[in-house]
Amino acid sequence: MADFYYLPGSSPCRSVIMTAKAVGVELNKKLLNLQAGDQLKPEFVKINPQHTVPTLVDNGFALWESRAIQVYLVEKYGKTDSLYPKCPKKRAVINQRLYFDMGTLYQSFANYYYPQVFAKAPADPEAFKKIEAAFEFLNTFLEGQEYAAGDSLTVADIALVASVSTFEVAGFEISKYANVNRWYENAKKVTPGWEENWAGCLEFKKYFE
Ligand SMILES: N[C@@H](CCC(=O)N[C@@H](CS)C(=O)NCC(=O)O)C(=O)O
Repeated sequence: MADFYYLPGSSPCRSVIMTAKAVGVELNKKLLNLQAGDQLKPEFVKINPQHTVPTLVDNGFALWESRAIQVYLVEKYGKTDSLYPKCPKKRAVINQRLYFDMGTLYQSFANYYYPQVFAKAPADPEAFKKIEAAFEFLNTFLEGQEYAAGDSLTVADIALVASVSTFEVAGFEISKYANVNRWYENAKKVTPGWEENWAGCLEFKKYFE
């Protein structure tokens, strides 16, 4: 069983947990207390010099970056390729959504909310506009679409559902974006591991109370 270093509230950790559930892989979960600096301990830095969670160690093979872990789990353990199809065009769209999720959508969350939550800084209205722009883009991608990339559930939906649910607990109004809202309501029902994701979201919500 692969070791999985994680924190339940962490959005990228939750996306790996949901992917593992979808693939049917059991993870040997090892909780890291980031506030206590567990990730900076020499034994963890030896595994992941970037000292981030999620980190997977599969039979001695260490991997971090949540979206890379998602893809690895499907490619190594998936009984089918439906979560990350081999068709180059389908896969390209999934990759686009994954990079959008990391570089634009979740980045907009980090830029706006992290300084407020972790440094007690005032809200930056310019950073908020970037969140709105990212949600507009996602809303456009989802026009007439039940899923984020193609016509069935993929790792792109799972990564995006982890991010969007994090926005929800931060108090961002998702319902203003009709396509995102519709996709999200469906994703809650069809994404394996949604309940565990939501439990982690509620842990993260404590930072906003
Ligand atoms: N892009 C990375 C982000 C990972 C990340 O920044 N994780 C945070 C927790 S959500 C972390 O480990 N922070 C501790 C540190 O950087 O020392 C991913 O998707 O895995």
